[in-house]
Amino acid sequence: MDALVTSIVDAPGFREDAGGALRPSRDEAEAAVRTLIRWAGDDPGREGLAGTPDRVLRAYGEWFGGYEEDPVALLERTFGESGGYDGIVLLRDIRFVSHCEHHMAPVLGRAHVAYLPGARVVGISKLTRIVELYARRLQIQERMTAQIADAIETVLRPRGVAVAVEATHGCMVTRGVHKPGAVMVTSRMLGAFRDRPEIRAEFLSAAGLDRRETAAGNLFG
Ligand SMILES: Nc1nc2c(ncn2[C@@H]2O[C@H](COP(=O)(O)OP(=O)(O)OP(=O)(O)O)[C@@H](O)[C@H]2O)c(=O)[nH]1
Ligand SMILES: [Zn+2]
Repeated sequence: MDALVTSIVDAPGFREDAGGALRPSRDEAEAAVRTLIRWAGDDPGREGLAGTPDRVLRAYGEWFGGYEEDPVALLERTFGESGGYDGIVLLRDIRFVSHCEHHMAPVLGRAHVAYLPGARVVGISKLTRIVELYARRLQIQERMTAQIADAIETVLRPRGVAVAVEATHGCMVTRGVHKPGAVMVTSRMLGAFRDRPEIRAEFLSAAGLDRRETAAGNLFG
């Protein structure tokens, strides 16, 4: 494994690197949920809340399952030959749910992921899996965008990678500044998408990012 690949595998966010702390037991985690219920002002012993710590932990398993997955293993299963195809491969409108690392509030969005194949192409579902892998962690949108692009660049070695993410942050809708219409847009362009304006323009057009009516809009409604 070369240094670049190692840096992705070891990137902060993997469970074993999370401050070096041992993962708490299930009992400890359930007790923490009961503490938060008491902090909210309710009684964790009442009937309706009795099963809640268990449910919350199962929900966390879904929301934060991305720490367990290995982006390199996921993307390494390529088809090999691109069959002479040398255009942009774009998968747009990949819906995701993430959580902001500041408030642990949901972030709902869409990712558009493109690459310009080199020798190898990847099964198209793997582009959705790589989005999920990084979304299902505590994130900021900027880092998630960069991680998706960097993982594809490092493993596939394509001629270019473009990732754009549009998302609505629950922490800005349901609390704080209360701004339901605000959509955060981030992108990372590598290789041909960074160096060649016409390739970048083709990506933005194919992803619908140059037309407001096809842009994601506010996913919290
Ligand atoms: N850049 C960036 N900021 C984010 C993201 N998700 C949430 N935030 C912001 O993180 C910031 C945290 O700010 P703090 O001042 O520490 O926390 P706060 O007092 O709860 O902030 P308010 O949300 O302004 O009430 C807020 O401005 C959020 O809007 C993200 O993905 N990227
Ligand atoms: Zn937040």
